[in-house]
Amino acid sequence: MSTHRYHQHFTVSWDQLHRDVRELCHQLVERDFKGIIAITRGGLIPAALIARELNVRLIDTVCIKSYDHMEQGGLEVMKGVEHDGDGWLLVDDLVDTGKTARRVREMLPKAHFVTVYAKPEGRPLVDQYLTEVAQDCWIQFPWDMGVAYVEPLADQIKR
Ligand SMILES: O=P(O)(O)OC[C@H]1O[C@H](OP(=O)(O)OP(=O)(O)O)[C@H](O)[C@@H]1O
Ligand code: HPA
Ligand SMILES: [Mg+2]
Repeated sequence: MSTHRYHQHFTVSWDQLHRDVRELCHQLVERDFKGIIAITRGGLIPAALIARELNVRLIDTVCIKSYDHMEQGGLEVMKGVEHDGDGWLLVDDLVDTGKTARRVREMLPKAHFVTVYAKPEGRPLVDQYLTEVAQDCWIQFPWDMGVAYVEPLADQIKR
């Protein structure tokens, strides 16, 4: 699949991400989880923040790769877990086409699966998410960005 399915950008700052994850935690705090399983790599950061809020110290990973930047490739599972996810909280940063989520669901059918952001195609595959984003929108995460100089408007217009 190629980049032309994305026509908009939704830029998420560290601050915004932190606030969004904390808000998601309000919906999870009453539940008692055995531990958290992060889907690498994107799920690691929300998983760490959720672990802090819910006071969970047992954290495992499912290591999986499907995208090379905006290009979706074959799905490669590099590490799984040895149970069905019963009582565990499964975390990813987002669900897009749902390809990753579908595969992880097969591995961990009993886990409670949450993402911070969800696009319509993938949304039915997760139990909970915080914010819905359009299918043609690329979510730009803070770990993929840096602070850069921006030329003053007046100088841009002169060229
Ligand atoms: O719903 P899908 O279309 O499968 O896309 C969502 C997945 O894609 C991204 O991971 P990616 O494979 O880019 O790896 P990363 O987490 O290491 O960045 C994202 O973190 C999700 O895991
Ligand atoms: O919108 C996205 N943003 C970042 N990574 C992704 N992987 C799949 N979709 C996305
Ligand atoms: Mg990922």
